[in-house]
Amino acid sequence: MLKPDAIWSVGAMSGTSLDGVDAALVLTDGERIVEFGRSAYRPYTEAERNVLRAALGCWPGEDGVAAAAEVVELAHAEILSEFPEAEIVGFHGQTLAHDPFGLQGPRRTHQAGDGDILAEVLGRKVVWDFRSMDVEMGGQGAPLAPYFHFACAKWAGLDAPVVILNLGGVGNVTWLDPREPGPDVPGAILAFDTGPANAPINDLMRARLGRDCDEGGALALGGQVDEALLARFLSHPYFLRIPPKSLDRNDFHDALSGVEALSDADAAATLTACAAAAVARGAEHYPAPPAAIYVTGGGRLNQALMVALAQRVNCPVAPIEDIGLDGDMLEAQAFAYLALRVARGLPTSGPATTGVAAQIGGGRISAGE
Ligand SMILES: Nc1ncnc2c1ncn2[C@@H]1O[C@H](COP(=O)(O)OP(=O)(O)OP(=O)(O)O)[C@@H](O)[C@H]1O
Ligand SMILES: CC(=O)N[C@H]1[C@@H]2OC[C@@H](O2)[C@@H](O)[C@@H]1O[C@H](C)C(=O)O
Repeated sequence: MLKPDAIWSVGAMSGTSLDGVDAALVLTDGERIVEFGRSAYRPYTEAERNVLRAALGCWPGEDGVAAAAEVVELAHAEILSEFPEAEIVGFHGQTLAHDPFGLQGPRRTHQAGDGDILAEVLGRKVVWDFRSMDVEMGGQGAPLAPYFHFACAKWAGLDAPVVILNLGGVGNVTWLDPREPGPDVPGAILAFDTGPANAPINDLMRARLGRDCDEGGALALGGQVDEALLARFLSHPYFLRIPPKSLDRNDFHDALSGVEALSDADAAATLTACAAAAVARGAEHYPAPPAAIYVTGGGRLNQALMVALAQRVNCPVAPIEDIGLDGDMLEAQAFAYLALRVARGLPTSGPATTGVAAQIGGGRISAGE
């Protein structure tokens, strides 16, 4: 039996890895996940990827941003038109720049892609620009998946505190206690970005070997970790910051300098160790030890990263498929869920997830006719 007020929502995510757009359906009333639906992936072409890469770090109005927005809108229009059954669309867009601490100027975040255009093309309600209001209200604007992670833990019937770890371009964790009735209860949830994850590994692979990623972690598995570089990386002040806290894709670029001097395999092993060690460092902030860490995002397919992680934490580490969830589509599903929350006036973030002053439902709504 369907809950009468549950509807199909489709979410789309274009992540920091710049590989493509994921889209996925969720049947939800904005609180409970009733059912997960089908999903699709639309990779960016190499030419599109180059347009996006050229605009990384740019703010609205700067050179290259309009072209990047066009790429994002076109790819999303294509993939989202494959989901006519969805009553509402959650459109994250592509993060080009994110400066929630105001290190380069005003505190702000920038996701390319105009929801008004998409709503018109699709003829459906589109919820978008999920992060700006949170930043305006004093929050980090990220991570935003945690309220969805809480609903996933309920859906999976978990009954002990766990961590959901996303290993995308950047890493982020949600510590949550599913025994609490909702994510808004103090002590139910804590979230933050852990550090760089796949982005530096991908950048290395592209520069050295012309490949997109270290498939399976094969290169890193054959290398030696440069312990001095790892120790210097871990002395970055970000790790001492009390969460909530979030990162831009290239924030650790300088902290990883020195990798250029290493062999391909040693460089891959060292960057992989850095990503794992950053996650392990984050454990000092958890309110209580988790029963397990469930890993989502492409990094769960990197064996070197999974092994390095398991060696550094005190609990089992498993792919999120172990609790019945889809690690390739979790972020797209998150924005399907969050879209309906915004449309129904429910919060999408709060003090324990982004540090925003009070719970808010961030996101603009464009009504396509
Ligand atoms: N088989 C694999 N072996 C090794 N690494 C992989 C594999 N598959 C995916 N990855 C890594 O995962 C990345 C994609 O992960 P994902 O799609 O979760 O990132 P994203 O959503 O773009 O990033 P973010 O979550 O930071 O926004 C790839 O760029 C690659 O680095
Ligand atoms: C600003 C931004 O786009 N942040 C992303 C990025 O990718 C992973 C990590 O950094 C996370 O904070 C966030 O994405 C996920 C979907 C989130 O908001 O939960």
